[in-house]
Amino acid sequence: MKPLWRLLGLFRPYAGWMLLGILVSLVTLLANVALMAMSGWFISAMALAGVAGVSMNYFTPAAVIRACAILRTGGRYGERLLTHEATFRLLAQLRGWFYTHLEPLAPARLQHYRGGDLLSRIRADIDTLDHLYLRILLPVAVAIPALLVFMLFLYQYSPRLLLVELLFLLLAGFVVPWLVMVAGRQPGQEKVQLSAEMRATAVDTVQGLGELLVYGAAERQARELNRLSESLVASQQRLSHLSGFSQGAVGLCANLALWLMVVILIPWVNAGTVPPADLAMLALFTLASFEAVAPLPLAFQSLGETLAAAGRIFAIVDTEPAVSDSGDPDLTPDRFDIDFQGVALRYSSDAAPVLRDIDLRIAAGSKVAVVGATGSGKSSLINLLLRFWPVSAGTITLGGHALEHYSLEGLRSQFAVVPQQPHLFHTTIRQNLLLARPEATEDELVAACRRAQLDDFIQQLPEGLDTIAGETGLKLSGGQARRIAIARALLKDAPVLIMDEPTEGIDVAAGARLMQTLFDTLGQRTLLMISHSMTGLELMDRIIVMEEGRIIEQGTLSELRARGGRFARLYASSRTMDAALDRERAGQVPAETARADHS
Ligand SMILES: Nc1ncnc2c1ncn2[C@@H]1O[C@H](COP(=O)(O)OP(=O)(O)OP(=O)(O)O)[C@@H](O)[C@H]1O
Repeated sequence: MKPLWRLLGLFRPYAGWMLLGILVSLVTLLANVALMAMSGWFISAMALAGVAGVSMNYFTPAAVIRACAILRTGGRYGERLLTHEATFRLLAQLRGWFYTHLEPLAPARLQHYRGGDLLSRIRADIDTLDHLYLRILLPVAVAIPALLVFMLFLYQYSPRLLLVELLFLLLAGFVVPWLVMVAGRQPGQEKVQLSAEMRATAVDTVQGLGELLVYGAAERQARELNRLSESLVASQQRLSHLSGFSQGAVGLCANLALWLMVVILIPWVNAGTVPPADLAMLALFTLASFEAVAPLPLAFQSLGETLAAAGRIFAIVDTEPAVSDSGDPDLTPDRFDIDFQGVALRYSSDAAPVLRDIDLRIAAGSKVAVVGATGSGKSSLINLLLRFWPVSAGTITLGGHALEHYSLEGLRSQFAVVPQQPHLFHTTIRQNLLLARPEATEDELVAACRRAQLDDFIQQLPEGLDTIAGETGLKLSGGQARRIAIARALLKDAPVLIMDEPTEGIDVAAGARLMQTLFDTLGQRTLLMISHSMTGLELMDRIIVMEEGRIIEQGTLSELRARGGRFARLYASSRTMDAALDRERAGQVPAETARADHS
């Protein structure tokens, strides 16, 4: 129940709208019950007056009936308007609130979640939370005062009538909902879990469709989706059965109450203690009064689902970000030298360190490459520099200040990054570029594309920069997508440019040309380049060689080659491979031969 109280706390800013919605719903309900009761009384009284041949004032009851009908119609409209206004405002606030908690968790704390699962939490779980007001709070808050009014009214006639009505209203409004809640808790939670799992698997399936088809695993994946879908349908069926049972039970209670009332009232009418027209009035009143409790079984049934969704949302919201954002937002570096001192990194406390004893100084304006085998820890250096992860030991400074002294936004604004797997959004190439600097002019866009050697490609496109890149850049080749990411980073014009494998997916000759153009235009900006390939290393001021999380060598290209160490061997073999691949591309040697030569 704790999530329930926390949710109510979030609803507080909309308490006014919500209370107004409850008030109008209550008035509408009372108007409807009064309308039914008055109509019963009026029709019977008119019929009896006709039979007895006496005249009666029908203006006043007709006016009251009309007033109740107008109140009911207007009330229903107002009720929908107010309750939905409250819900939509609430949903909008909940999404924003959830996003502000989600954002600082990226990427360190979110890497264990599947993309589809997060999507589910943002969309479906938040939507489910609106049930709390519309399906749960509202009906309960309306039912309680309505029952009090009904009891007061019946008390005028007889405590016995009151007891009968109360008994059946409590049965329909509390016992049936309680049973439904107990029986619905498990399928409700299962429904939330399975829907999330189903969405995550569906997203995975669509994204990996190519691989699934190539490896003949599409059918297996389809079976998995079917299995999830069947389990989901089974839990939905159980919930539907419960909902059917509860509706039937409420109807039964209403009819039993009506029947008992009539059984009690007939002798009283015969004895003349109750006027005959009141019999019809009380009968219709009894039936109509069950409208107050009819939504309660669904309310209680939704509680399990709502609490499960709230639990999933709070699980994210309560996660501590991996790095704190407690730095000074006004602190900006006046120089851009970067210093790693005794830095170590473990991705989790029980994992082995992936970086150890890193002492590295990158002078402002220098061009530094980090090379090393796969998994040697190159990209992890960037994760630390951007404060995606906290250091496990040591310190990193920028311009003489520890990174933690900057606000995250202030720190990250000093870097332009081409990540290892750049993400392109499903929008135009222009919008993908403008992400880095929304106010960039057309000339600046064109210049950035030229520097990333993207201009020829863009000119060939009928729609130029306004071509849609496709989801995650799917309509582009790997090399084109990477060049867009490079152009985007160049557009940002930050003092430090970080490029993780900038020439990946680009052939050796074009990669060398790209690196040369980049160098010619970088000016005083610092460049930190991570690379497997040896392309462009001759342009660098310093090369850092990493192995198993440590820096094992550093120097200029000629120094390292002359030293004859690990780098020199790597460099020699890579040059042979590059030459073979270039011959392969030029069609001089079959691909297999080129690779066999190399191995
Ligand atoms: N987010 C992460 N969570 C846990 N472990 C990670 C994470 N990222 C990297 N690692 C681990 O840290 C080690 C170093 O990875 P890193 O990506 O820094 O290497 P790299 O030298 O950049 O490799 P590559 O050249 O293949 O990109 C690897 O063993 C990797 O499995």
